[in-house]
Amino acid sequence: MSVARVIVDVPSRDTDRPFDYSIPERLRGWTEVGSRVAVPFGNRTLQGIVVGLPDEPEAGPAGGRRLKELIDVLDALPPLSAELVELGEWMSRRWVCPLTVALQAMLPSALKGKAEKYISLPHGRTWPSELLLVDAGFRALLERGAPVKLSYLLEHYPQEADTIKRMLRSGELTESQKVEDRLSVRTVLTVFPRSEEAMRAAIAELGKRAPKQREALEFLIARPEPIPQQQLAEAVKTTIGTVKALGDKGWVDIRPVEEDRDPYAGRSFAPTKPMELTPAQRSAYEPIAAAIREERSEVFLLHGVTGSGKTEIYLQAIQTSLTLGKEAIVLVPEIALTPQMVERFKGRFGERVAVMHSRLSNGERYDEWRKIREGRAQVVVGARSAIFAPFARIGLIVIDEEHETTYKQEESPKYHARDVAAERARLHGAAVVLGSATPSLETYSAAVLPGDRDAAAGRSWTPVYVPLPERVAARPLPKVSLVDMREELRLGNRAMFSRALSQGIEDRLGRQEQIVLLLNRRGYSTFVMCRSCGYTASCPHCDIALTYHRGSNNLRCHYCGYAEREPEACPSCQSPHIRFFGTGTQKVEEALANTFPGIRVIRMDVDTTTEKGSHEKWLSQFRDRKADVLLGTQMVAKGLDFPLVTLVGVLAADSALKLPDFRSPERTFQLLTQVAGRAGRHELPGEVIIQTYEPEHPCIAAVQGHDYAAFTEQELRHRRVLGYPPFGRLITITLSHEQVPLLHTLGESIASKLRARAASEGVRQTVASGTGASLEVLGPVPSPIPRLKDRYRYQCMVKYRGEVDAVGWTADALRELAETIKRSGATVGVDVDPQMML
Ligand SMILES: Nc1ncnc2c1ncn2[C@@H]1O[C@H](COP(=O)(O)OP(=O)(O)OP(=O)(O)O)[C@@H](O)[C@H]1O
Ligand SMILES: [Zn+2]
Ligand SMILES: [Zn+2]
Repeated sequence: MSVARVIVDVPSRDTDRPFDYSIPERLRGWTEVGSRVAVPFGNRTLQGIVVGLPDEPEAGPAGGRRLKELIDVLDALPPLSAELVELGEWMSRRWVCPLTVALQAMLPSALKGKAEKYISLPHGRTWPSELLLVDAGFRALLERGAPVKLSYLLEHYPQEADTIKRMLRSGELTESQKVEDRLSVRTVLTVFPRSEEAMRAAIAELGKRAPKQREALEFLIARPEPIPQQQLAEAVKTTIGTVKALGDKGWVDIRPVEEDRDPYAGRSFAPTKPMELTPAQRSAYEPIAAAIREERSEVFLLHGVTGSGKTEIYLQAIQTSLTLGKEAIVLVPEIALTPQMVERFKGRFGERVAVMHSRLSNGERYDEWRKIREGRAQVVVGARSAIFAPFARIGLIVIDEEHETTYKQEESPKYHARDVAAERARLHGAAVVLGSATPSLETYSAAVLPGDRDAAAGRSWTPVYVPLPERVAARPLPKVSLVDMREELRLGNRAMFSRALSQGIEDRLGRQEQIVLLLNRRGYSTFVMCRSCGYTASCPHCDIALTYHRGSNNLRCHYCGYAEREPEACPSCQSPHIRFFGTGTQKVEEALANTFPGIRVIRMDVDTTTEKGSHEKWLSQFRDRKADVLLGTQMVAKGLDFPLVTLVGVLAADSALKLPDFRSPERTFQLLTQVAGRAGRHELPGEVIIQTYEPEHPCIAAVQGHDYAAFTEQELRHRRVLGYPPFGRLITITLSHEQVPLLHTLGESIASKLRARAASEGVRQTVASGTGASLEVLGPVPSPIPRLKDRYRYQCMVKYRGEVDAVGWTADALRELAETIKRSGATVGVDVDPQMML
């Protein structure tokens, strides 16, 4: 019997188990593990993914009964491989989410609907010889040039499944679909040559007339491949009219062919050659290359100060992988997916690079994804979800700026790309390189304290520590000075810029060098407050301060989109002294213009970069010296490499230090170190000026001394005592519902189930002190965001240490309470190893 085990695409806990279906004869050749299928479910038709092809259906309630049949297979090639299905199963255990949620996260969104698929010959390819093996009817269809509907193939050519799938995998055939997209697909009129005899006959018929037509035909005889009409005309130096004439006479076939949407089309990337590695780079590169060659799934922490040449090491390691016929995945933070970064990879590997980030349209994403699957790209550079790139032989995975929070997905599946990378690498025998100037404390402690049982708890990988302590060519790290803003005020300077920073800007303007200014806005406010009574405007649905938007002059909620007009008087005390507070980048821009007349400023923040391509526009203007200052939020801190930047200024360095998140100092240290690293990366020496209200804070002091080790040592000591990550680990369970009492009861049931489990397994219930396994449950308490979209939110926090399967226990507790939860109408979300405590 032919059975498909299917996970249906309903993201709930009670359908989170496989269901068995029988595979009808006609679909047998098309059904694989990873196939997307349509199945009957109750009285509905649902989509699902095949996760197994067992010999026999599972005995169980449905055991004796006849299985229902699969209705349809939705793609010619399964969009997921067996390896990705296995990875999804691991993710669903690791982050306590339904399997379908993990599997869907791996698919480009274009593949989520039920769009008709078409099979065709990719343009610009010769007729594959294997076509001769397939049924003549199918071949004739393809040769007529029209894409063939997959449903038609499924019905009429079930026996050709294997051949067609093999040709799709090797890129000899291509599978496509219409994608609802704001970018429409471009088509190109393409000339398809006929057989050589036919064209020779045409030449004979022409005789001495129309020499250009003859030349075009000869060109096609010499190079019998489809060619865009325009290109053919150019190749034989003639007009489109001449080429059209060939088509009109029926000597060649001319028809529109879909073109790949290429987000980087028309942009040329200057080719680069590998640089001679410095001795330090070489000793970092060697062990990585060895792991790739020996197919050892080893994880490396490449800890290199800013400008130490990490990227060049990535490039050469990728080359090593490609030389062995293997593929490479490079993850960079979303924010760093600027042309500068993409350029470095495209410049080295050209067409073999696919790029994936959230600013691509659905269609562009789908095209890049197909490029990978059909073997036309061997390197992908992308944001978090590029970790699921459908490669089959991965040799290397690079995660640049591995400490970045964007690698953690904040909605379900709440995975961390770093852990997924380690697991995927294990399945492929691939090396992983985690690169950073300021590694996360989790990765760092796992690398340098490998024997520490507490630090290693629950992590299946131990990174090899590879330091790069100096900049390339012994360029010095920039000098960092701190300015105490309280002192400035005491001396009567109320301006936004300290005297030192003003002087620094003045000097650079005089020397025609460039300046990067960072406004650390996290935790900084753009809210509206009444100066008379202290009233602040907050969202009536979410209990979150509303944010002021200058453009539209209104106040908006970032969570639910609620908007209201800016009030003219305080709603609470009627005072007119209600106003917009805090320093936004716009204010800094105004202050710059007032203080330094004629200064040219590029401002980069969420407001100026919403438009597609705006990032790139600003950065290339800055590079072309069309501005003196690049001013912005976090996005100016990462990955930029401009030779003329000799001054970096930081406004409000400590604004985020006090946020009630235990990682606040770590994040501040990382951000300031990153931005400081933008200065003096080339011949000109750099300087950094940090304005702060707390120069004595150890975090700020460590930035000044470029002292990662000192900062980390102290921070780790603190975390060890309190049982925070990396020594203890956390799970937050968030419940939401319209009614508080219900949340309270439900929260209590979850908490007491976990406490009872700990007691029955003899696990200590205080985490902060002592050694060995321990677990405690905090809460239920209102969440940091106590209400969202009119639903109240409560959370329980599980804190644990040592060898305790807290994740498994949490999953068990929720499974046992599934019925109660469902009846109550509450929603439950689990976040394993949460990154954002706010
Ligand atoms: N072996 C080398 N020889 C000469 N120049 C090099 C070499 N390796 C890197 N460089 C140059 O040194 C500069 C810094 O290198 P790179 O950008 O790779 O450093 P990085 O560690 O990735 O930086 P960051 O983490 O700060 O973004 C670049 O301009 C790069 O071209
Ligand atoms: Zn008031
Ligand atoms: Zn709201």
